Amino acid sequence: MKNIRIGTRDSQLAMWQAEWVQSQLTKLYPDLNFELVSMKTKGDKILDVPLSKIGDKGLFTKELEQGLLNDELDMAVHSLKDMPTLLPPGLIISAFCEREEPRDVFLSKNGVRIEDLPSGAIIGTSSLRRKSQLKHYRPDLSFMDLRGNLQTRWRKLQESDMAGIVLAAAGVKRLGWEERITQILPEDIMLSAVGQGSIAVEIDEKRSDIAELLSRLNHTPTEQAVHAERTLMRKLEGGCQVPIGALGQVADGQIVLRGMVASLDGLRLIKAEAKGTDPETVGIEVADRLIDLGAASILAEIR
Ligand SMILES: NCc1[nH]cc(CCC(=O)O)c1CC(=O)O
Repeated sequence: MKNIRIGTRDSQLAMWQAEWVQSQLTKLYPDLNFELVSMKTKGDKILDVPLSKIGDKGLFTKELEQGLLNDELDMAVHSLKDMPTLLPPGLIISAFCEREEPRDVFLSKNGVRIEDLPSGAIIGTSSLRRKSQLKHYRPDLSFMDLRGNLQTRWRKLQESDMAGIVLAAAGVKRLGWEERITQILPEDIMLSAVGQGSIAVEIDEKRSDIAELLSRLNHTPTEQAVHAERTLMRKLEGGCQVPIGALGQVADGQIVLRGMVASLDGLRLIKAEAKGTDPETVGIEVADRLIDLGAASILAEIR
């Protein structure tokens, strides 16, 4: 029986996602054997520095990509959100799996909603996107850097005087933590990260055999939405280390894309929106509108 190697990081969320891909492929192709190969990435090893300070592209992906290029892996499963908008030469995303809930959620220690927190309450997050938007919404809150996998972040919340943490709904749901959610943050307050909620499967572009297997895992509306989001991100030259949010929603072949850029202090926050049928055009249109409204100077200050 032919053996196909699926690369993944070894965090609980990454393993859940890779096992999900493995089980989907096993159902579709019962005559093939799908093996999980787990690896640690630089992002898993450096845990005491906010991602925005490490400033490296592909922190969570590079080791797996090396595996693809060295023929140690046949495919690599990632959270799309963790993938740079430009991939290393020779690699492609072969499947964008159907997106889970894309929004962020608030996990509060005592079940207090974000609008009801007292002034000065501490929120745990290292994400510039989350911090900037929350500062804009509640300038009276405080923040504490918080990194590590989801288990670590939940444990730190319990052990500290933080009032709550903000996480992606998708990861929280995949770990079965729904009952820990205090509230889903509406996208008007907290626009999610580019690609959030979608699992991407990356391959060597020469492996048409693997691409054929994966074509059945691709979800076209998700692909269109995230294509528009990633086009916007590329045009603004943002990585996951800048306060940019974007959410594409597809209905009847129309893509509605919303984008957001904010300053680190949350004082300036710009939003723009466009709709259309071509993801690239829509992505560029929203990026251009954001630039017209001052996004370039906000981003230049941050870099
Ligand atoms: N930055 C880490 C990361 N990468 C993807 C997810 C969630 C899963 C997803 O977006 O598909 C998370 C955790 C989080 O931000 O709460």
